[in-house]
Amino acid sequence: DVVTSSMKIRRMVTEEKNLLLKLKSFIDNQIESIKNMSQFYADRRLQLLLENATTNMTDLEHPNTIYHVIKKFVYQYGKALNENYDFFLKTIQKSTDVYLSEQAEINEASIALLRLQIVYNLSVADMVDGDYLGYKGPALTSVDAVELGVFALSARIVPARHSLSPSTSQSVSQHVTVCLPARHSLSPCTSQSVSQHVTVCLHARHSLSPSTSQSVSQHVTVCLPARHSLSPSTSQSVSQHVTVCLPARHSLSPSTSQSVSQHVTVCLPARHSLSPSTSQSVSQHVTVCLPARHSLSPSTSQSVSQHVTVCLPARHSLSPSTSQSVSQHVTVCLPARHSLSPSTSQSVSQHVTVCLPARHSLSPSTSQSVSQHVTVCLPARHSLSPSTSQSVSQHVTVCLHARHSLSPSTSQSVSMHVTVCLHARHSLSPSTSQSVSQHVTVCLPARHSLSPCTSQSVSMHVTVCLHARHSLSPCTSQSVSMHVTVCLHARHSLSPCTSQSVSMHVTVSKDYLTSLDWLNASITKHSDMTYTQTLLIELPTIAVLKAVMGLVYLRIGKIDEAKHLYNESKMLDPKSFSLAELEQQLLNPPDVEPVIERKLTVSNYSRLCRLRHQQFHQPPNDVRLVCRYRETLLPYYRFQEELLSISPFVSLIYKFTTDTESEFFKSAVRNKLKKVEEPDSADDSFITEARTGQVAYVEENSSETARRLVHKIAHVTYLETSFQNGKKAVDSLQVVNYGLAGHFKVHNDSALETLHRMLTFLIYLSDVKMGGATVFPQLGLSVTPVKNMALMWYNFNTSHQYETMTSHAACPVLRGHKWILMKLIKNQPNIFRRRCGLQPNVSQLEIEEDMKRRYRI
Ligand SMILES: O=C(O)CCC(=O)C(=O)O
Ligand SMILES: [Fe+2]
Repeated sequence: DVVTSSMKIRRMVTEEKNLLLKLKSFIDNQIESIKNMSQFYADRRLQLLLENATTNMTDLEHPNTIYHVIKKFVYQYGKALNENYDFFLKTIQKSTDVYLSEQAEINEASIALLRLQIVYNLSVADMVDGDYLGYKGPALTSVDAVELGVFALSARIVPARHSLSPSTSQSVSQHVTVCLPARHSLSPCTSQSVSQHVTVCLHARHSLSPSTSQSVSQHVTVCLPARHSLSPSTSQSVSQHVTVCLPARHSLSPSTSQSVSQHVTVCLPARHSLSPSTSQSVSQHVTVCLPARHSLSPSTSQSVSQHVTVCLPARHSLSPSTSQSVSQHVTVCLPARHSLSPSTSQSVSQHVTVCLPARHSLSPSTSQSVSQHVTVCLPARHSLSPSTSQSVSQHVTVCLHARHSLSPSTSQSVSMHVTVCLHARHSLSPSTSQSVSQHVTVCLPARHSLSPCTSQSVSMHVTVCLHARHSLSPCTSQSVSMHVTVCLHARHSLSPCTSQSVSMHVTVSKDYLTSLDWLNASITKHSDMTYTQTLLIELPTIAVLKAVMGLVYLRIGKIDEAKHLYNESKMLDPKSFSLAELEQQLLNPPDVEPVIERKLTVSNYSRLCRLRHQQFHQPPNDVRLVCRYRETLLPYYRFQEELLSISPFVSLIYKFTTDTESEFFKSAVRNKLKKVEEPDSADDSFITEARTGQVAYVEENSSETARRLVHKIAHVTYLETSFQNGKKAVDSLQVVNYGLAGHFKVHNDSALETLHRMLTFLIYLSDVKMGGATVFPQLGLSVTPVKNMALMWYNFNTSHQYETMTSHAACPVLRGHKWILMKLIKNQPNIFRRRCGLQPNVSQLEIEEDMKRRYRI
């Protein structure tokens, strides 16, 4: 027995020794592999590694796979990764055709997945199952879902917000793009966040009743220009804005149209010594806007036209033809008036006599005609009661002074006026009146330098006021009020902290609903976890998940749900950390934040990104949209061109480059690519979200291929492509590489008029396996990248005005990667080469022949 036992023990020891030896050699092997990463990857160990981590791994292009790879490396091979980072990136890139950005860590990978979810409108369930629009890949685990849920809670992702109609988008973006930056030289990032904000805000307007639209548009027309001594160019853009915006709205009632247009005609030019051409476009606007009017009585016509004829030209040396069209307009416009009461006439005329001359040192005769004008016009519009008239006159007297520095008593009388006046016009409830008056008291002084608390009360006012008048939803009210806060600040060079709160509001909308979706998915998946997966990360218990969901519910004001989850969580594990936090927050609930109902509102941008092939969101109905040959100076060069939009001009040219040329540009920059820095907010620590990709520049004179390409672009655009500033050519060729979820959100290439990029010429250097379209939300246009194809569009119209309709975006890459090459062609050497037409809005097609001819000379 002893012998047998000792034999048994010996055998076991030997076995154990063998096992230990095996284990040692395995460990040695691993150490060797990690020491020599090239060996490690060369024998496809990476693939094995991945296959162990997930099931049903098809390839490394699937977003879920990449997410797993990154997690794996960050959690398990962090050290090895640090030492061999470059090699890791190159291997992934080479063997899988997938490019990961250098900072590709879990946060970025999470942002990438959430961005894909948002833009492509994917459901959490589909993503967890690995189904990306029919493209199947590995499933996500419960842990992945928790991570994404928690990440969504603090996501810095711009959600696809609302679906504005094209005309609304146009006026919104025109207004914001042109007006705000123009006024105060906002930094690009501020402009961007403001414009984002406004896009959200005005959406609210879109479903407004006609009367609301009226008052909003009236506000914009009247208020914005009035505030500061605008520079001539700003005035011009404001008036342009008005020309475009107002007609785009709803059918304004005649009286609203009248007052708005009257204001614009008389006020704007008067205040700022507009250039003749601006005056002309203002008057044109009015001529176009106010068609459906009645006939004036002869005496009204006469005095009105006298006024305009005398008044405007006197002040601004309008050209005779402008004077004529303005006076014609007024002759037509102001027919349906009533007779003024004597007292109204008097107070109105008093005002004008005093105010206007004071501002602009009018000549006596001008003053007289202005006062005549006002005598006729103003009272007629509102059949004011005597007391209202009085306050109106008071108001005006005071108001104009007020623009510069109001004394407290002035503010008070102004606010009295507004209280009475608005009340009279809109039968406001007492509380609304009160807030209106509060508003004015605050608002006017505010124009110069608002303290934070003033901003706050202004925004409060607007919230209350608009809400009261038009039963706005809470979240609309909130965005409107935020808008005001932002706008007013924006005019005065935002402080970093304001910028930050603006951008937080706009871009850091914490995505509570998405977060709840992911947390729910995690609970559903929880039981599927394998033992190895639970080893990778400490798995939160269901008790913790429920407590976290409770915290999210509290943030969106759903206290009952939060309590319910608290009870459930407590039953499962009364000691969890998140539970204690939830308990505390239930006693002292946090501020409720707005919920973005993404599923109900898919933006045009999102819709266009989801289109599988190059196409229009709405079918085009312009018969001029054809395929044609585009000829160049060189007889043997003839390109197939497809016109996508006539005004603004957008077209495609197939096979613009050869495969060899495209490959040349990619390899020319491979070691020079740098992550683009286009921060979303003033806080530099934020990860850039506006544009994610890598960029490098190729000098035109650096190679024969580059020189030839730039020449070819000149020949098909009939434009000068090499703008020399001194000896240096401005704007070299730009090569951009986008990896998974790489994108560029909606923007204009001449985001500021000062950038002067007349035309964008973009060449696709690669196909994209899935996603990555270039889309024009306002034109309803989606272009699927095709290798060697060029896409071009103008950023200025044929009147050399800044074109906002060609705002565009690069949709996130869903699979594979995307390479483009861009040449931005400047206005400066082309301002005379691209002639303007005889009509203000001639199309590019109409001036094209002339451009071609001139280029040959
Ligand atoms: O990548 C694209 O499709 C568009 C890029 C773009 O608009 C830009 O870089 O300005
Ligand atoms: Fe662009």
